[in-house]
Amino acid sequence: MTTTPVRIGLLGCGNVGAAFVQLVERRHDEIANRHQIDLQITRVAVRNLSRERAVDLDEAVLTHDADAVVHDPDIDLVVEVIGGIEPARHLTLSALKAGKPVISANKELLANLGAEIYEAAGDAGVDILFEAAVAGGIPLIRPLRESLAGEDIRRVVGIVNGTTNYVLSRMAEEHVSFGEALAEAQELGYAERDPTADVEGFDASAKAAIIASIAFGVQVVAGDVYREGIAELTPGDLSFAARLGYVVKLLAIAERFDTPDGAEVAVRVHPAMVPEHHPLAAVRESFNAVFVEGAAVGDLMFYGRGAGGDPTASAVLGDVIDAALNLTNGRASRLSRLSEATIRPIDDLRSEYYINMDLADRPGALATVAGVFGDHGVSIRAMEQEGMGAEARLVFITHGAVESAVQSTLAAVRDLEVVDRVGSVLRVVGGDDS
Ligand SMILES: NC(=O)C1=CN([C@@H]2O[C@H](COP(=O)(O)OP(=O)(O)OC[C@H]3O[C@@H](n4cnc5c(N)ncnc54)[C@H](OP(=O)(O)O)[C@@H]3O)[C@@H](O)[C@H]2O)C=CC1
Ligand SMILES: N[C@@H](CC=O)C(=O)O
Repeated sequence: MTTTPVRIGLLGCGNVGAAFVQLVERRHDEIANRHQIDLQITRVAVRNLSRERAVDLDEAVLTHDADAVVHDPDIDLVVEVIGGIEPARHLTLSALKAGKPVISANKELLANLGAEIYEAAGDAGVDILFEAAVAGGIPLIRPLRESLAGEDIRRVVGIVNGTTNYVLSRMAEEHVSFGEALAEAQELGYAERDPTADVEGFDASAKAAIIASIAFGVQVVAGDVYREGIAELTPGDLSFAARLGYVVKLLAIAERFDTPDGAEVAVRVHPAMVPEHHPLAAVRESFNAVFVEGAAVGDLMFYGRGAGGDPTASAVLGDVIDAALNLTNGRASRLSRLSEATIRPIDDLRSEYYINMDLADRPGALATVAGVFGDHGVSIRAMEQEGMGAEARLVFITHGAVESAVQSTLAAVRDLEVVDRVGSVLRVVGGDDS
């Protein structure tokens, strides 16, 4: 059997990089047999040469000079699993300009500077592939780019961050504290180097921007995404949601609307109450799931492990094989042209809302609050009172309402003397009216 050697320069050997090295070792012969390529991890760049690693690497392979790896004439293809903007940006651009395909798991880079990176790849006529950047091991980018290239995609809704899904599952199911659950997620290799990116929704926003760009063929950057994280959620919110028949999930939602002036795109990431019978409610721990709604294809669901070394390495390896085959055949897959997007702001979007508040123990308090909702055109679908007297806590679930109307309602309610405190406000997704 004749195989073509493909020499890989690996940038980063942490959770994903080390799992990738192990996976290539395990799958090498089978890949050679099936695809006639001989994958060789020739050089590996890391920050700290003396750090203990999950894989044994020859001293001659390991270096702290990532630029030298990219510019090494003996490297055919570059895998970037360092993360962050710099030095990942200049390393990626240098590799592409040198005519080397780049496989990236770096959603932060692609969601902020994707246009520059895609243009550099197009100019050089080489691949930039990034299946691992969104939803870990789940094949999502390639189906959106290729299988659904002709589809009119209307909406994508999903759980795209494994860390926060893990934390929310552990808090809701095992009553583990937020801090403990996050520490576990870090230990398991799910979290970003700075886990604030997960907890505050930045990681999910980056992924949502990439999804929206590919699904709708428009340029959406991380800053276009409305974002709320899970740090403000309390164990009480989760247990109260459960009592009402909901599960709290951090969702990424990308929607496309046709208007007389052209298409508008809305992309948001926020915690949401999902009815417990909805398939997203059953997505637990580090698993992710993404629903794609297309005009012709109808509904599709993608489900699998969204974080962790092995699943992510699997996505990286798939891209490596694709790029290696393209390289040996003198081809590259091109990203479709991305047009400018008109972003619809969160203020104009409709949702159902869950709102909890503490009322003063006064006659007519409830009627006063309900009157304010009515005055702002926000109608109440369900209302429950928990506790009595000074302990009374009121929970409202609204019918679908526009965000700006709900925010004005809340501002007016907060000013009422009969309201001691407005607590959590969560959007309800997957109900009859959303
Ligand atoms: N973990 C996951 O589940 C997933 C991660 N990703 C993405 O994959 C990428 C990597 O994630 P992960 O493996 O978890 O991160 P880690 O922090 O575990 O690994 C990062 C690696 O990059 C190396 N590195 C950092 N800076 C430099 C530098 N300047 N030059 C050379 N090497 C450098 C580090 O070196 P050293 O080891 O010496 O510190 C480390 O080996 C990120 O973009 C992340 O968002 C995507 C999907 C899932
Ligand atoms: N930190 C990320 C890793 C995968 O992208 C997550 O938790 O989803």
